[in-house]
Amino acid sequence: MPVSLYASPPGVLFPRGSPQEWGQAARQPPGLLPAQCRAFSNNKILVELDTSSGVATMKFKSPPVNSLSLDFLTEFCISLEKLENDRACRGLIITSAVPRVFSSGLDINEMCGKSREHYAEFWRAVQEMWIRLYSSNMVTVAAINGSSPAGGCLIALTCDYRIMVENPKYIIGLNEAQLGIVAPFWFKDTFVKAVGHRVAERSLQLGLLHSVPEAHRIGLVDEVVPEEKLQEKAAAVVAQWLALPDHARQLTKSMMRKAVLDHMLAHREEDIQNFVNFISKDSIQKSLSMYMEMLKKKKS
Ligand SMILES: CC/C=C\CCC/C=C/C(=O)SCCNC(=O)CCNC(=O)[C@H](O)C(C)(C)COP(=O)(O)OP(=O)(O)OC[C@H]1O[C@@H](n2cnc3c(N)ncnc32)[C@H](O)[C@@H]1OP(=O)(O)O
Repeated sequence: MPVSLYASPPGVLFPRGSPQEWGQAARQPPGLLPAQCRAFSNNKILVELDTSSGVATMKFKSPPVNSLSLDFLTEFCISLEKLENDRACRGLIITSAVPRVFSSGLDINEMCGKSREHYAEFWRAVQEMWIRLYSSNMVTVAAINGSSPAGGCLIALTCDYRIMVENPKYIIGLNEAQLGIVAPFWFKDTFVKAVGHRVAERSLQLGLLHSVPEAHRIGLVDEVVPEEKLQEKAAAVVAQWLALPDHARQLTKSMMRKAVLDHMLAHREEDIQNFVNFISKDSIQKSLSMYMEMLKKKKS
């Protein structure tokens, strides 16, 4: 069921290069990795595939906070497509190589002071990322080793399973309302599927960022572990899910996610127009600028 890039309307995403060219320049020289390990890396994401287990680890490496810029999202989708098309890969662990942050969500700079065409291109890339991950045939586990607001939380929610590191400083949630913006229906649907309607309604209206124990209590994350156990736990979970016959697990996943995915695909263009109209409003631009100012002031 994964949606092929090539099936997308021409020119909508990934203007950069053919599949054969992806990541070639940055490929690891032979001999640096164990024989059963393949790696590819671009600027913002590192992927290592262990062909003996069939599990890839994707590490976000876009400091300072792994914000989801257009370039990041493009790399993310290309990496996903490469793995999806690789018969040696059946499972994916997504984690961060940046200390203390999994992902800070959508890059706010992509939503400020740009043209309507840019907003449309950016939003299409956000949609594409979600569609690919939500419809993936792979077992997907988010190994959340840092804070994960808004779009970062969406990536985690879109996976099959979420494991978060216990740390009193880490937060996770869909805090869009705090920025004066609105989580779109497919963010909301993904959230509701994980935590239920009542919890999602309260959390979304208040734009809550949950502590790790709270996130665990409401079902936003499935498990909490100490930092040093995260990798081991994520590998164990993927192995458990991969022990089932692929076709049975994949068809079940597809059945469980079909309604939400179909709804989004049916309203994709309308959703882009809605985003462009909303984000172009002066009042929304002002809210986002004030939020960025607040982030910078917090540091000083
Ligand atoms: C109709 C539909 C309409 C709209 C839908 C839109 C949906 C939007 C979804 C989103 O994802 S919006 C983004 C929401 N994200 C946030 O609110 C997170 C903000 N960031 C933080 O809370 C923190 O940065 C942190 C992730 C907790 C990390 O804290 P830390 O103290 O480690 O870093 P610091 O805050 O100092 O940030 C470093 C640096 O990075 C800049 N930054 C942070 N987040 C973003 C971001 N999302 N986009 C762009 N830039 C970001 C921050 O300003 C600092 O920059 P500086 O060094 O130049 O000051």
